[in-house]
Amino acid sequence: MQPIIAVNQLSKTYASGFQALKRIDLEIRQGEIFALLGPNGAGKTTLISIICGIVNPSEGTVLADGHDVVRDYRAARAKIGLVPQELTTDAFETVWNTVSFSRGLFGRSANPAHVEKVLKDLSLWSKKDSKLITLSGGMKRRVMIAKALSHEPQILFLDEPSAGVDVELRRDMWAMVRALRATGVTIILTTHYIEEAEEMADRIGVIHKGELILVEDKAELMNKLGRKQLTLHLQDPLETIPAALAGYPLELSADRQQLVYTFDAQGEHTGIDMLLRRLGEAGIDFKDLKTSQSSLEDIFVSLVREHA
Ligand SMILES: Nc1ncnc2c1ncn2[C@@H]1O[C@H](COP(=O)(O)OP(=O)(O)OP(=O)(O)O)[C@@H](O)[C@H]1O
Repeated sequence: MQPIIAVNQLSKTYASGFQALKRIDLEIRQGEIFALLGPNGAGKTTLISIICGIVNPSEGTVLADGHDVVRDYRAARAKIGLVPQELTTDAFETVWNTVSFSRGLFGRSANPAHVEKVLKDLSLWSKKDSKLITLSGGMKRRVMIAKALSHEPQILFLDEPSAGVDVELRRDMWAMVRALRATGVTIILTTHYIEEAEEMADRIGVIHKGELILVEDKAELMNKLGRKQLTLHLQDPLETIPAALAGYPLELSADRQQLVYTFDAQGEHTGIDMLLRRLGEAGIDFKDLKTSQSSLEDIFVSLVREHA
């Protein structure tokens, strides 16, 4: 199947001479939730601004549903809804007019039933006649999402959707994202919040200093790079790790009550059986044990460190 977005050898150098993107290649599949992760200044907003036709690329091309975002701007843009980081709305307009007008900007004929559905889905219906200036920050944010959905886009970009958002809005937003995906809409979000990518995304791209250093299925990424830990709660505290266990990747917790053993989640031999035998030989008893898997956060931190 043709990718819904195809980014080919995309570079961006700003007028200041700063190179924000370096030869990015990326294909987004229709109907997936793709999370673009990266530290501050990595180039996330630049990349999505180019795809949305707001910033011009220096080199390379982007196709959105087959339309070149520069040469065929209108057709490409009509496919895309963008929820930007910053609120850009006319403060004195009503919610209803803002969202309806936005639909018209994309050349779509009026469709009050669609606007009504969007406003209801975002719990904005009771505010439809309110002027934006009278709304809370969270409500304004909901309006931004409603605007982005007004023209029934096939691709939805959410730039840092959780920044400054309360729990309720975040929950509504993710429910909405899942419902949209179920109708075939492709969703691309940028985030610093790794838990968000971990919870929501099908695939993850990591961008660092303008380079896309990794694109991977979330589950595969966590499997491949994930490490597991076995934590043993000791019967009696240990002063130090005995010499007989020196060769093992073991750490003693600060309270000396726990031994933590780190092993490769994909490895054929975890080494746990041998470790437990050695512990027995050394006379170390434990009362409980548990295993845990490293989070996406651990993986991300080590990836970015590798490319520092
Ligand atoms: N108009 C501009 N002129 C010059 N440099 C810019 C411009 N816009 C962005 N940059 C620089 O490009 C780099 C990438 O910025 P960008 O906003 O794409 O990063 P980001 O990953 O979205 O960061 P954040 O997470 O902080 O939003 C930054 O170093 C930024 O200072």
